[in-house]
Amino acid sequence: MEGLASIRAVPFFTCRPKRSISGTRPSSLSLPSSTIVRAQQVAMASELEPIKDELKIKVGEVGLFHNEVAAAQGIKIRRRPPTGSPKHYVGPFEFRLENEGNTPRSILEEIICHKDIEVARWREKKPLHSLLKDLQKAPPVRDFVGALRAVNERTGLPGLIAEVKKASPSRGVLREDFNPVEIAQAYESGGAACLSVLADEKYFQGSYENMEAVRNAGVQCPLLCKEFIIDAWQIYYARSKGADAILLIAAVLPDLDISYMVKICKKLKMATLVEVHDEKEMDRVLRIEGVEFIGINNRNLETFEVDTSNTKKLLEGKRGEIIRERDIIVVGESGLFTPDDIAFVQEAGVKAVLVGESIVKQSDLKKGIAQLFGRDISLF
Ligand SMILES: O=P(O)(O)OC[C@@H](O)[C@@H](O)c1c[nH]c2ccccc12
Repeated sequence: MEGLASIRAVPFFTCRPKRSISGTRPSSLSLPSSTIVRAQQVAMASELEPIKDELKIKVGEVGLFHNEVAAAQGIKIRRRPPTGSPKHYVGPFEFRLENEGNTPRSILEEIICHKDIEVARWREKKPLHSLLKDLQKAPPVRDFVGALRAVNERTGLPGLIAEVKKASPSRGVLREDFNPVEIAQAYESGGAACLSVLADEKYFQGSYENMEAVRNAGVQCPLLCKEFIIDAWQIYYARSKGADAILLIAAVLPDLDISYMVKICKKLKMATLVEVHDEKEMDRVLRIEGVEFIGINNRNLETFEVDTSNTKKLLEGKRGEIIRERDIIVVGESGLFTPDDIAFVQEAGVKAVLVGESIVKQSDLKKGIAQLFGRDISLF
């Protein structure tokens, strides 16, 4: 886990590259004015040093505060593990308790901590104002949820969101000869209603560029940017690369973040798939205004355990009623391999399914889709 090592070695608030203000000290009285200005900058820079340090600490505190807000909502994933636990003193000895401090407690937490550092670097490279300019050049948004609804109504089957996924932390490499555009085209001709393209590089070997390439190749299916979104910057970036929908993971994001990001997506006319894994997350998400599209992940992202009956469990009783009343489209996600699995989640109430492994592993992708549904869905 090399990501972990880099997180430990570099506390998050020192990760941002320091901007150095260069200059020469004045050596004589007849100095050109530019040199004087530079000298003043040097003096100011050294005066500002303590303020900069203080700011960095403040940024750190905000990160820790985020953890507290999240914890109050039952979110276990910390975005920035504390950089060190308080020392315990017993007699003359001092020690730290095991697994306190900055050790991620699960793979999901490790991914999120790494993402936090990654996003801070991206934001430095491309500040929001310059990213917003790129949006004007982005291709038009397509109706992701509408495409799923249309297929579901036309065929009576759940609409397929086929995932362009090279690897995952739980399964390793799923497909060696990985050409995202060819895979996307095959999925489209195999009857997929929409596509999901992994954008995370470190853990899933995906990229935003893969998604952009799929979009530029003329694939008509609307695209979900499959990324661990923790900052609005990523939403704008996804849109600039041609995404029509994004994923928000309730296990990672506090309610206020979800509600804020859903609003941003509405403004951008994008769909927001809000992913839940247990009853508590489902109840939280159902209380957030504007949520119209929910994914139930059968995989626990902390332990990797997969259980398709999770979809059924979360759609039973009152929760199912609310979902039907509000006409929320639910997606059954992960671990779907056979026509029986599809029938099972459909029976539970989903109108769409998100499938990666079982189809991306097949040498003939079109056949893979037909096998998953037990029939050729491209003929509908
Ligand atoms: O490959 P599978 O088991 O068919 O799963 C696809 C998709 O559900 C899974 O990739 C996924 C669902 N939610 C996520 C969040 C992050 C990364 C990946 C995921």
